[in-house]
Amino acid sequence: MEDILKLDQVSKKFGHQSVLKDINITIHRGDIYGLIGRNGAGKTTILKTILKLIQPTSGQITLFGVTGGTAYIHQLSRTGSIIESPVAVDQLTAKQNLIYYSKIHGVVDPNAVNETLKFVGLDTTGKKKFKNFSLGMKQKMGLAIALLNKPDFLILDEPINGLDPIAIVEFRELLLKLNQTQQMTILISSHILEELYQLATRFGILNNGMIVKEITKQEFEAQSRRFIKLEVTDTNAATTVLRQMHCTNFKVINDHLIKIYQLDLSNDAIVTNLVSNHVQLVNISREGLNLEQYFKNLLDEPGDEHHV
Ligand SMILES: Nc1ncnc2c1ncn2[C@@H]1O[C@H](COP(=O)(O)OP(=O)(O)OP(=O)(O)O)[C@@H](O)[C@H]1O
Repeated sequence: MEDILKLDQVSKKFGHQSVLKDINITIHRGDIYGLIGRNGAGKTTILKTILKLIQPTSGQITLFGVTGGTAYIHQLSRTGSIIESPVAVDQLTAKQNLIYYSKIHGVVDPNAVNETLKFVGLDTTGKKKFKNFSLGMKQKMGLAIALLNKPDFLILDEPINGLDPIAIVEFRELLLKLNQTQQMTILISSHILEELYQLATRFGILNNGMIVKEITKQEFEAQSRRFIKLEVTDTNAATTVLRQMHCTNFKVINDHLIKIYQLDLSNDAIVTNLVSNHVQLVNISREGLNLEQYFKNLLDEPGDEHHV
């Protein structure tokens, strides 16, 4: 699988503050890579180093197989980006903005402006100027400008921040369409994890300038998302029964709660065995750990994701 982007031991200091610490990230063609992190974790700084808006203090960044120099700058023309907030000219309409930016970016395709306007759904905004756009429209404008040169790789910094639920869905559908129909690779940062979960295929979790975990959506679903929540009055007796059932993949959380990660065990089988061994059952349920909880567990309770 072709690597679109590779960060190798990238660090960045602002004065004495270490903002990025030995960041390693690999993004493959076709990935929608979700960069997750709290405010100040370093997400924007990573995106800016990729775009050469700031220089890393150390480490290596490889874009489309090219590391450093003017060749790297050349490869940047294959990217489109929105960093921090979308930038366009206040006094211009959507179409005028696209005409303006297509000249700046040297876009030669005469259909690019109208096609892009239509794609993002700004083809009916007429004479309305950018300064009077809603936040959702502004984000679409930013996306349209980023898409003008038909990039292979889209880099988006918190693009859904502040959008209402309908605008979020619209924006997500646009990105999925780009990924699915044009195989566009996307790097997107966000702290709206449930939204990112519906979009991204891989996640990098950033905390205090360090990538603490990289996980694919499939791995996340398989490893972390689901468990059987078993509430009993006597966990010692219950674990004895579980072992008799050849189940060892569980964790005793407290005196009354066991998390079972062996998901092929049926609730019926567990209940039947507990009852026949006179273990009092309070409740049994299948729980889904969402990305938000996974993220919090990873940062606050490092032991919680491990299975016994
Ligand atoms: N130019 C700069 N000079 C000094 N410090 C900076 C500079 N840019 C960023 N920082 C600091 O680096 C840290 C990471 O900032 P960054 O904007 O990358 O975080 P973030 O994860 O994108 O946060 P947010 O979600 O709030 O946008 C913060 O402590 C910030 O104050």
